[in-house]
Amino acid sequence: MDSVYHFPYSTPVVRILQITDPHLFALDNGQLIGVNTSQSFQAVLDAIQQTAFDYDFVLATGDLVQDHNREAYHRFAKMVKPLQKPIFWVEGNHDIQPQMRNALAMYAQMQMAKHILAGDKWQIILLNSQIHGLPKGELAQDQLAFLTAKLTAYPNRYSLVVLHHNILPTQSAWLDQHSLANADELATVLAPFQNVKAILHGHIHQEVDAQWHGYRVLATPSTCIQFKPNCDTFTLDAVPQGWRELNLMPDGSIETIVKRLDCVKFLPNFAAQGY
Ligand SMILES: Nc1ncnc2c1ncn2[C@@H]1O[C@@H]2COP(=O)(O)O[C@H]2[C@H]1O
Ligand SMILES: [Fe+2]
Repeated sequence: MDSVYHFPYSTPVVRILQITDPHLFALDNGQLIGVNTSQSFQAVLDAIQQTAFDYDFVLATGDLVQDHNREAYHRFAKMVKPLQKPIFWVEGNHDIQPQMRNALAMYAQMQMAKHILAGDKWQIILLNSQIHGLPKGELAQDQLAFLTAKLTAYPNRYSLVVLHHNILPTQSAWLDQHSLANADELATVLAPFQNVKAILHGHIHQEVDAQWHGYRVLATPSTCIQFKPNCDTFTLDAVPQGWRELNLMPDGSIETIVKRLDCVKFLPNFAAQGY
């Protein structure tokens, strides 16, 4: 299992930037339903750099690429370089190993650790919810064991759990079939612990801030196409691409906001039935 990343300073507030589901292609002109995902991702990165938010590190919550091509991971790593902060990542259903790990490992900025000790008060646990070849997710026994081990080892730290797949339904039947299949098992694993504050994910290409078994569940817009909530058949949304800022506070609370591009420059082909 990958090693722990221990931030070498004591910070009262842990500041995190989340980017998710960029769905990049190896080729410059790669498009997902009419959106050039490289261009929309670049617009998001440019907008992030124009904000005043000074984050400590970045969480990239999966589906970094769309075309299963290792060159697309190189594209990702090169594009995020100007952020100049450590980038942690989890696998999405579209990601592919070992190409992902091997490509990202070539960049010092890209972190392989799946456990972050941040400041004195928080830990962040990153889980792989991918089932090879399927859109839906599952936390395998080794991932649940890893989660249990970290929660047990650091009972005095507040915990943020990070994965790609959604726990709660989006009320869109087409998308909800691709949720985390063993959310009940996750709830059972978390139940004995008092220190879990939130679960952060991507995958559903929409913003969520909800409660599940007493945990805050946060989801974040994609940097490319957006899915419209509460639609039983595949439906795209016209809202702009976005990202999330999080402040993990010393009292265990989380202050967070989703930000979006201030333009609707990257509109998908609304006639598409899926991908
Ligand atoms: N029309 C559709 N019906 C059901 N699933 C779809 C459809 N189009 C795409 N998908 C899958 O749904 C997934 C949702 O987000 P992903 O980007 O992970 O990848 C998507 C596809 O694997
Ligand atoms: Fe996904």
